[in-house]
Amino acid sequence: MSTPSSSAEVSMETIVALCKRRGFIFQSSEIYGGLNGFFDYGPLGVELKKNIRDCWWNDMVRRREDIVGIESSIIMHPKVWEASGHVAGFTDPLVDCKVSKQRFRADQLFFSPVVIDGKTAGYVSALESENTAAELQAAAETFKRKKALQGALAPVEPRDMTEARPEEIPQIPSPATGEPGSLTPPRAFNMMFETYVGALRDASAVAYLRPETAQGMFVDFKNVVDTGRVKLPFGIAQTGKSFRNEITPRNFIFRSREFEQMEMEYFIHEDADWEKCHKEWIEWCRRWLISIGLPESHLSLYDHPKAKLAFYSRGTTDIMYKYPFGVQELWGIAARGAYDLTQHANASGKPQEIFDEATRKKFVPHVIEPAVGVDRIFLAVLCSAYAEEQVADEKGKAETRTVLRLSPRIAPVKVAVLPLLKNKEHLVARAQELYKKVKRKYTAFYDESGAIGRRYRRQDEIGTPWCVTIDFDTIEKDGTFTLRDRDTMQQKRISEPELFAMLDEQVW
Ligand SMILES: Nc1ncnc2c1ncn2[C@@H]1O[C@H](COP(=O)(O)OP(=O)(O)OP(=O)(O)O)[C@@H](O)[C@H]1O
Repeated sequence: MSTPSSSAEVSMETIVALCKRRGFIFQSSEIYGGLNGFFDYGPLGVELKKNIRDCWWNDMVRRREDIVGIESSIIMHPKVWEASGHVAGFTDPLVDCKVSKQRFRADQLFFSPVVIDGKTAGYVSALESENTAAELQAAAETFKRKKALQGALAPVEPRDMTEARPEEIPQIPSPATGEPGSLTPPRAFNMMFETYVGALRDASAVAYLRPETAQGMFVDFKNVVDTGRVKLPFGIAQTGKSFRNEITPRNFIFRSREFEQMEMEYFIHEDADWEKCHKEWIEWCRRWLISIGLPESHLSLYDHPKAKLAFYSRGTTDIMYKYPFGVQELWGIAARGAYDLTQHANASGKPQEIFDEATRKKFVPHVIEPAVGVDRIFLAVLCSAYAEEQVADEKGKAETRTVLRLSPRIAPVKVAVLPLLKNKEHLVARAQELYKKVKRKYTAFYDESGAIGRRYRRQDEIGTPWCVTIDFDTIEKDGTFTLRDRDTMQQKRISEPELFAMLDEQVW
């Protein structure tokens, strides 16, 4: 009776419209025209986001013996960012289009020569997407047709702009205008936001909004070791805002300039089997994403090629998610050796070592770092949960229902409590009583307006897993209510203790 649409079919327009309509996400400063790369989370969005963060914190920190949490400051000593390499190297390659004044990231701007009968007839370009090669091929064919060129077109081999030779740059068309000649060579653009601390506005007062939360864990490493009774292997975790002046914020909250991270540094012995530990963390992260409802079929792994890794990095694997705009990085799991602690030890002059009782030696631990963005999980969760189904209404008439199949673990509202009729005092009183009781522990919503079917639909659209209806049988018979399941739309009678037992089991 229902035909769910798969998440791959959901467009970003649909998700953005739902977010605005139901109060998940708004544009930041919307009444002033918005600010590119910044977003506000509305009443439902803030609950969903908090639930994602809380699930991560509970599973990553509270339910484990070997991981502790911290909350470091957003603005840290500028030397932190010098030692970490961010001041010198936290850059993206920036390309300007002098005509349109648009800016692009060179590593996301692909180009290819159009080769006809072995000769270069011109160039085509495309912005990063899953189908770059296909897009360039189509552009090459259009180019040939427009210029009425004869001959066989050689297959395109996309390269990104960071690989362009200087003589090729003037020939690459700008994606903004379609014409060559306006793109500048790529230059390094530092993504950190600068500010000033204190009343002076000179170089000595410059500070940065953190571009990642990870450095907080490294800088506090010794404090935690000296006070926390931790023993290797152990982790330090934190969640919090990070800021990056992204050149091209896009794809809604996927790439924004202010976002939230959940990061954990897992410290291991210098002689430990880091590859095994790295693999275990990749699997832990993958399993965790599935536990909050992401479909396994949409997750994949990408191992960064050795040649592209930073010199200190031993290996990085990204968990990729199939978003409507392509397969993109969701969670990066990096094996960083002893690099970060060593950098801070050298820059601060304070050793960042641990004493090994077995060998009676001091050493700098190595680290495995799973780093993920809450907003990227939020978007993946919405895209995978969204479905439109053809169903029959109460009178048997076909209608479309929009449903968010969110896991009960993260759904913003767990239960909606509905009196069957709003003008029956005893129904309303019992519904209010139950609502207040549920609300002590779980997010609940009380709704008495409109036909019961309409009320169910409103809850379906925001992902509420269960609706409880108080009807005449509740009052006149055994006190049970109707429990309606969001996904199956099946209804059954349930008692109050059974309701709470079910919630305890499913919301963890
Ligand atoms: N601009 C952003 N907006 C939202 N989330 C982000 C952004 N940049 C990074 N993240 C999240 O933080 C995680 C860890 O950050 P990391 O520095 O490894 O990202 P990254 O490799 O620079 O990401 P990308 O290559 O997509 O820019 C990412 O996997 C992602 O989930």
